[in-house]
Amino acid sequence: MNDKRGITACFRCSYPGFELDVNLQLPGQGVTALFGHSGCGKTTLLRCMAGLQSADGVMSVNGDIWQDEKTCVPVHRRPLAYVFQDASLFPHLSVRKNLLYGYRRTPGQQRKIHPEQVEQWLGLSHLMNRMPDRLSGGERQRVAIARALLTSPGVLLMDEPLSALDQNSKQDIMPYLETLRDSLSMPILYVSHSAAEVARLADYIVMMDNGRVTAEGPLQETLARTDQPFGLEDDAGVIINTTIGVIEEQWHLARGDFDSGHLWIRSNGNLTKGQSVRVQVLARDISIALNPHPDQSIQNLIPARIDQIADDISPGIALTRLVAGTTPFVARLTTRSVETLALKEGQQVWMQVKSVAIVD
Ligand SMILES: Nc1ncnc2c1ncn2[C@@H]1O[C@H](COP(=O)(O)OP(=O)(O)OP(=O)(O)O)[C@@H](O)[C@H]1O
Repeated sequence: MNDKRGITACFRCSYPGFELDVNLQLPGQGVTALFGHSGCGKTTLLRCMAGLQSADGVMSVNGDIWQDEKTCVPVHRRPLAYVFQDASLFPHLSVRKNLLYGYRRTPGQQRKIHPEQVEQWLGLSHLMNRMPDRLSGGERQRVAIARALLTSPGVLLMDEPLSALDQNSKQDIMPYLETLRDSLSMPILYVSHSAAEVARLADYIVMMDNGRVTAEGPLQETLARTDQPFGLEDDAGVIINTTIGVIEEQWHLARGDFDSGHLWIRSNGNLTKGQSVRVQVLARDISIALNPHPDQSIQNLIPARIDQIADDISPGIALTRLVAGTTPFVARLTTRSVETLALKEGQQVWMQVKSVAIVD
């Protein structure tokens, strides 16, 4: 044990036709999303971290070494909790007894998370006496997460925890996951191939392709990179953490302030001043003007500097990174617009943001 914060995950392993080769230094808290298309190796990486898949490499979590040249802590001795796609609750035990199962097996001095806390974080109070077969899929998954947390792990590994749920259940469970993100001090590694889930939950993102890491970094920075093929996908865009500074009720608008500017957001009376709101601005919803035209309908007009124009990703499309103050955005422009407006890196322009979506 040393006092180094953060997670080191460095692994090489292979199956016929597939090789995983990653070397990651990840944050020691918050949600890190492992993101990529099906088959890129996300689950294999998570299983290597847990020790469920044997691989050469190094794994340490906040100074606690689980694997290196000399050490390989067996799976059952690693202080981790693993939540799978399908909640596997004990069918003959009530929710309460399911929850207490792991808690009672954790020595008293190691218990950092207690039943009342998880009950509250995951909204389980009214379900405590139910049997698992009387729970919805989303409720079952919340109980599975709560049960995992009650072993007071040093890290929570979640492998596509929402993928077995329908769209409504996914929406219902999200606020609980956000509460966990904001309440837990342990790191959460979250495997997903859903851009929407990642946008909503992650603080840090690791993008994978064919067993390799193609990009990693804080969510905002990484989504604004222009060298990623995902930048051309329809839901490509940046995530910005804002705080509501002004509400204009008569217009149903709220002003979300961020480090270096603000964005007007549609509000149905559900936003309050001081509230933190995570918003998404899609690359396809940004256009560029050389001057701040007052005679147009777009509410969000933000001064920005063109940081990078990547015009070779797709024919006719110039993925353009812009920076407003210190906040990066990415816009999908046509190469014709770039030429017509004579846009250049370093140039000051105005970003017209057509739409801002709340993701919280
Ligand atoms: N036990 C195994 N034996 C052989 N090949 C395997 C095994 N497990 C996974 N693979 C292969 O390794 C590759 C990576 O699989 P993995 O499950 O890690 O991907 P993934 O990104 O998690 O995919 P998904 O999002 O579909 O779950 C795939 O090509 C898969 O077929």
